[in-house]
Amino acid sequence: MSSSKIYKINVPCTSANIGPGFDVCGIALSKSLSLKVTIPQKPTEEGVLPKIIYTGLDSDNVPLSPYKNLLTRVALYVLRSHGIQNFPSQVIIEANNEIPFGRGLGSSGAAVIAGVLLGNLLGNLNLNKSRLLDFALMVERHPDNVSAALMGGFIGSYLRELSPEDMSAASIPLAEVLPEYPIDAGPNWGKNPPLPPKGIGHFVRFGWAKEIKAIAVSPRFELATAKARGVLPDNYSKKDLIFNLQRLAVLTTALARSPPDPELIYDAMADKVHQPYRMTLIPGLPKILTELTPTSHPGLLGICLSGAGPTILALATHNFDSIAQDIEQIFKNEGVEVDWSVLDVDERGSTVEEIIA
Ligand SMILES: Nc1ncnc2c1ncn2[C@@H]1O[C@H](COP(=O)(O)OP(=O)(O)O)[C@@H](O)[C@H]1O
Ligand SMILES: N[C@@H](CCOP(=O)(O)O)C(=O)O
Repeated sequence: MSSSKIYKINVPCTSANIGPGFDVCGIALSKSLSLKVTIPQKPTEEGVLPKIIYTGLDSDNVPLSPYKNLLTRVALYVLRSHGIQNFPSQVIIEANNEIPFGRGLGSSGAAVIAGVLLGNLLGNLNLNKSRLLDFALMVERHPDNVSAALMGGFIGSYLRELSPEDMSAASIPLAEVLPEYPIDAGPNWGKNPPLPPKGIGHFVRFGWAKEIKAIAVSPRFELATAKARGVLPDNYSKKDLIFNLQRLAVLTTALARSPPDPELIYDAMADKVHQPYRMTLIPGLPKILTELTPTSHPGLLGICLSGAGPTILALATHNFDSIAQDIEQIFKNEGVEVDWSVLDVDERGSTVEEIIA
């Protein structure tokens, strides 16, 4: 093969919600999905689909056909909505994954962002971050994980109220954004999806006190985000809404203050919008949310479900191991094995770099 350009795409994992910020807040953390993408400058053969190679966590469970794999289907959505029918020929995508699937650490959000960045790269589209987010939101549809994965740091985000035309462009079913391509789909298969409306998602980066680290305790079972969203009610009481809004307003500033105030943060991380309804899906969650406090565990600032779960996120300034081990013990008493790690906030967000050989 003639000369190739090689790129590295790196996307961090994310913990969404942070207690009261359901579908609003997310933090990018120091585990990532990375792709090495080799693009031949003059392919020796036309129409050869990308070769996908996976290493790392959960790599045995990933489809390697570019028409079935989430990363490449998202990339193809970005390409096709720009009128580019298919992938360039003979591309090689080597993915290395550190983000466990279905544990509430934003693996699908990271895959979607990686896919959007891949489409942008393969199509030479030069989309800016706001436009990249529009494409990601057409797939993921809640902004907390994807905004934080793209931008890095501690992020708050909302979806704009769309005009009727934008609403109809944004309301196309996911099955049309990411169709089930037949394995032998040729370049002219199906109808190209429309471009998403502009500026669907808006975000702001909050401050983050440098001494705060995130302990992620992940049970060894998967909980699909779709299932954990399915148990949530459609309506909430005024009391519960006010409970969350009051805490969210305080939390976003309290986590930026150095030194952080555990008494203020602990209660500000309580939630009445998603965690109470997800208790039945995660054995041990009620105990974990009540038994570990800044008094019982000095260094602990607050504790919540990470994303849709089942991972528990504990924010702390010290005593990381003993906090993690006590959460592990509560899970063990419920017959659940876990893996845990102490993570830093990833301030860089997603990156795309050319690797010069
Ligand atoms: N790197 C990846 N490559 C391909 N598919 C992925 C990747 N990461 C996640 N997925 C898909 O997303 C699913 C998990 O999504 P989800 O239920 O939203 O959980 P999470 O909380 O990890 O985001 C996986 O089962 C897999 O189908
Ligand atoms: N706000 C969403 C976040 C889902 O995050 P994930 O990491 O579990 O995919 C929700 O709570 O449903």
